[in-house]
Formats: sequence, structure tokens, C-alpha cells
Amino acid sequence: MAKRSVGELTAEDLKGKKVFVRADLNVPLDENQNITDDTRIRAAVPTIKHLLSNGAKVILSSHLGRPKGVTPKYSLSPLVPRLSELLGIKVQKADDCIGPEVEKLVASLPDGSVLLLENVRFHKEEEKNEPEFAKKLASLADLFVNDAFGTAHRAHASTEGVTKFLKPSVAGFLLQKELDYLDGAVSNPKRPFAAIVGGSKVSSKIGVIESLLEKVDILLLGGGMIFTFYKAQGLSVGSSLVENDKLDLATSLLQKAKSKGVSLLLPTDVVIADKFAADADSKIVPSSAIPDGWMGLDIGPDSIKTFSDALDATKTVIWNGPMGVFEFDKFAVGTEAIAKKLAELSGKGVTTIIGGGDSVAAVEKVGVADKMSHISTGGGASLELLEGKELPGVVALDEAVPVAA
Ligand SMILES: Nc1ncnc2c1ncn2[C@@H]1O[C@H](COP(=O)(O)OP(=O)(O)OP(=O)(O)O)[C@@H](O)[C@H]1O
Ligand SMILES: O=C(O)[C@H](O)COP(=O)(O)O
Repeated sequence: MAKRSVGELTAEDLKGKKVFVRADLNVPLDENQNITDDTRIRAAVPTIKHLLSNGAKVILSSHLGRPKGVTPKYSLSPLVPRLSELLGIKVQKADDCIGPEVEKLVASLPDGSVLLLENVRFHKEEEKNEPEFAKKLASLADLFVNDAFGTAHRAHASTEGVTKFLKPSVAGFLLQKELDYLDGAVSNPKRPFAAIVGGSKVSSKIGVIESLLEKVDILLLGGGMIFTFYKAQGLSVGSSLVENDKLDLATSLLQKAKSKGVSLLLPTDVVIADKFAADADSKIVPSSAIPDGWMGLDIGPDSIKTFSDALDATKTVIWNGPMGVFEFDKFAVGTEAIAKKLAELSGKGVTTIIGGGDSVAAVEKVGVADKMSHISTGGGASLELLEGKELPGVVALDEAVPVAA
């Protein structure tokens, strides 16, 4: 069911109103507290700007990291300058997210301004979703906007709990966009629809693969998980990453693909290494000829060609997980080739969706991020959505009002 969107709220609904906005501003910081990737801050801006331009007072909340109690290195203070710069106003910051001091700051907020609350996870009640804590957060505002897609898979006080005390509770623009692509485009894709799934282990992608097998026409598998599939087919895998307890599962996934008429492609050649290291000796071998003592760390050139050809026929592609150990330049070729291929397909009108995690890093490394139709800001959240799970932070929001026919 579609959710009510912040876009439906106009100046009439918003002027002078205090709006509690939950965003996912969980950005990486270096040892000097400098932001090393501001994607999530930029992604939160359209919703905040919409609220400000309609005269609302924005009370902005987020977590950062996984602190246990108040931990200065997880303060949201380092985010204030960038947030202010992107919004074009001076953002105020509170030292806590509840309590009398915060209430005072909220009471003196002018229309069209932003108060950033301190890391909501400094209170253990946040992750426990304690109603009393949610009520205190909610008491700061008149209505709720959830734009924290990256945290929508968590039923926490600031994502789910507050909806019990604030009406309306609506979806922000980012949350909406993520759902449109990761749920909408994937459930109702332009076909042929292909998924590319990589990453390290098959065990962490079982849910995604099973769910995608119900929807896709083509499934391309890469990354460390392929060796479990090879072994299940009786091939030697040398010292490659293998999950011996998942061999039956790999066989059943191959059978399921067959019975569903999904074209499941495994790499036909691999780049192997004599050790797990950036400076390892490497060579390219057919998938059926991995010698003892060698491990597969990337897909080979024939596989890149086969995968690229298969992708040429598609209208929608979703990608989750790298094709190899892309952190080592020597074994990044397969992942980078897929990133470039998707950029090329985007230019031809194919919908290309990058489902979070390491594939986002790969696309950014190759410099083609701006070419993709959609890059998810959520790792765990995008994976859960692709697995077909409901996200508590989304479920709790108001339903969209059906448009009269
Ligand atoms: N052949 C391989 N052998 C061992 N590790 C591999 C291999 N191919 C890829 N990997 C590793 O898999 C890791 C990514 O796997 P993961 O399952 O975490 O992917 P992801 O879904 O993109 O990430 P996230 O879990 O953050 O969403 C990378 O660190 C990469 O080095
Ligand atoms: O980075 C993320 O995936 C989100 O911000 C959620 O963080 P969490 O896994 O600590 O809940």
C-alpha cells in the first residue's frame, strides 16, 4: 500500500508547524571528525527544503554509528556546517534529543528554521523502541516525516515509535524514491528484468536470491558465493571461499531457477590468486579448472563478455554485491566492468538500480554513480526490501489517500 507523502503537505498544513523529521544522517567520519561521504546528508535535503519553504519548523533527528550511551565521537555536531551549507541557513544544534533544554530551543524556533537534535541513540530507549521515550520525542512536534530509508528496517522509537503519537506521519521524498525503485520498479519491472547478485557469501544473500527468482528473467551471480555453486556442481574450487553447509541450498537455487524459467548465469571463467592479497600472483582459468592452493577472487573476461551480452537485452537491472574482491585493484576488473556496463545501459534508457552496500562503493569508485537511475542510500534496508520483507519504519506511516476515480 502506498504511503502518504510529504509532498502532499502544503503551506496550509505546514506554516508555523513543528515537524519531527527522522533522517538517516549516519555518514562516515574520519579520525578528525571530517565527513568522508556526504551522500546521506545531501539525500535528506529535498524533504527539509520542502518543509522550510512552506514555513515549517524542522526538528531534525538521526542516529550516527552504534554508540552505547553518550559517546562524544558519535555526536552529530560535525554535520552542522555541511547541513547549513546545503540548506543555505544556519542550522542550530541541541545537546540532547529530549528534555527541558531541547524544549526551550524548540519553543524559540522561528518558522523556516532547523534544529538538529543530538544522536538519538545516546538514549538506550531508542533502539528498545520504548513508548515513553517515543512519546517524549513526539511531544516536541506537531507532525512526523520519516525520510530515514537507511534505518527503515529498524523498529526504533524515532522511526516507528513516534508514529503512535504524531499524526499525520508521512513519508519523506527520499524514502518515497527508495520505495519507488526498490519496491515499485522491482515488483513491476519493465522486462526483460535482470538481477546481478554478488558479495561474499551465499548465506547472506539467500533471501534476496530466492525473492528475486520470483521476479527476474535473468539472474547473474558473481563474488565469493559462486564457489559454493561450483562445488555443488562437483567442480574443484581450490582454496576459494566455500560454504560447505550451503551446497544443498545452492543446488536447490539452481533447480528453482530452472523451474521458474529464469536464465541463471554463473561465471564461466575466474581470476585466481595464490593468496588473499593485493599483490598476489594471479591468472585466468575456466571455472572448471581451479587448481589446488589457488582461490578465485574475480570473474574472468569471458564471463564479463557473457554477462554484458545478457544485460544488453534488458530493460531493468538491479545490482547488489561486487563481482570480486574489488578492494584489491587486481581483482576489481569484473566489478568495474559491470559498473561501466550499467552506466552504458542507463544511457540507453534501461532502468539501473544499485541496491546499496559495496556495489555503491564500486559504482562511485568507477565514477559512474550519476549515470544510474537510482542508488540506494540503505544497505541493510535495501537488502530487506529486496528480500520482500516489510520495513517497520514504512509500515507505521499513514496510508496514502486513494485518488477518487
Ligand atoms: N571471490 C571472492 N572471495 C572472497 N571475497 C569476495 C569475493 N568476491 C567478493 N568478495 C568480497 O565480498 C565483500 C562484499 O560482500 P557483501 O556480501 O558484504 O556485499 P554487499 O551486499 O555489497 O555489502 P553490504 O553487506 O555492505 O550490503 C567485499 O568485501 C568483497 O571483497
Ligand atoms: O548505515 C546503515 O545501514 C543505517 O544507518 C542503519 O544503521 P544500523 O545498522 O546501525 O541500524
